[in-house]
Amino acid sequence: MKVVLIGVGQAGGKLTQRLVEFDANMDFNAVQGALAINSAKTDLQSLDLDTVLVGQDRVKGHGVGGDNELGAEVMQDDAGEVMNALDGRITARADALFVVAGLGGGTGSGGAPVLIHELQRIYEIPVYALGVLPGQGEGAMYQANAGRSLKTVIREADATLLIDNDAWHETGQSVGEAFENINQQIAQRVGLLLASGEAVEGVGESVVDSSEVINTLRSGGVAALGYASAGASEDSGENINTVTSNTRQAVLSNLSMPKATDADSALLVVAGDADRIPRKGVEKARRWLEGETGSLQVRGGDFPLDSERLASLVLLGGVERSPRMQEFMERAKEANKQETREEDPAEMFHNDEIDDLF
Ligand SMILES: Nc1nc2c(ncn2[C@@H]2O[C@H](COP(=O)(O)OP(=O)(O)OP(=O)(O)O)[C@@H](O)[C@H]2O)c(=O)[nH]1
Repeated sequence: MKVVLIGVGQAGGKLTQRLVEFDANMDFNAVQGALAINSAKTDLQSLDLDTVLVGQDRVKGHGVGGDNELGAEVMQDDAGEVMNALDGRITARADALFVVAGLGGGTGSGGAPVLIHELQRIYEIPVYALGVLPGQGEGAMYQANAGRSLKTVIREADATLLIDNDAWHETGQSVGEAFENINQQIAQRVGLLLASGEAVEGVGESVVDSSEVINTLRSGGVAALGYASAGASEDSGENINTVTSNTRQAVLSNLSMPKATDADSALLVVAGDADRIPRKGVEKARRWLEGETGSLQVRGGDFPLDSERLASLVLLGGVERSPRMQEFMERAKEANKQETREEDPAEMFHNDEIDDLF
């Protein structure tokens, strides 16, 4: 799938950079263009991407400090400039656009939904969001921001691929190390998904086509991505269990939204040396996926790659009813209440449960 990536905010910019690097290192050529947008000048300077600074007249290049309403406003005010910067980058060869952002901050959280809305008005190709949810340990402001942003992003985007910052958190890591690790994992998984159907050596009937990705995301709402790989034998007949166990692991313990397995649609991509991919294993894994997700729309295909390992990449569409999503929305609602209280201390003086003195 040929895509153009637009990173908004700090996390959005860093992730976009990682995705561009992964695509280039693997020689996939799925990423046709990239742009990073931010209201903080220093965040943009550390990126090796073309950039647009928004909100300069309001925040003087210093960022919006976690205020996602301001993030939305500065994106709206400078939408013309952003669209001009994108003009010519989004060519007829692009199959889809991805707006990448951390949903818990200010610029990405507020700016991404506005940008998606603007892109939808102009471009006919699907506009997807790649959004990062704050981990449980992040403060109430992040949860509340992400809740509001997510609600709007889901409404505006054709589908929203979500990454939970707690998904691949290893104990003992600093926040910076953890982010770097998560970004690397996202780049590999999403990079492989985007490249599915691209850069393929030898096209066969079983090879996955990029339209399968678009069809899997057609159910809209929230999508999640899982991945697992293992060493494989040269004899495909010996790799049946490798494919089924990779697929199980990708969904059960390596999903970008842990436990979000109740899905409307699914796509299983088996990547590796075409001669090592066992047809029987792929069929078995697909059947397992149907049972696990409860979806009758389970697509599948191979991604031939020069590798001694086999990997299962699983894209699940329409997972918003999953307990994990409900858990997050509860957390965001709670944080929203807390935020309202924190924002306006005068509110407690309007409490009917406390009587006035006279
Ligand atoms: N996975 C990942 N998450 C990140 C990274 N940097 C920040 N985040 C998350 O993104 C959210 C904060 O968003 P940022 O992108 O830093 O903020 P911003 O959009 O630049 O907004 P302002 O700084 O308020 O202008 C938090 O929930 C962080 O946990 C990163 O490199 N990787």
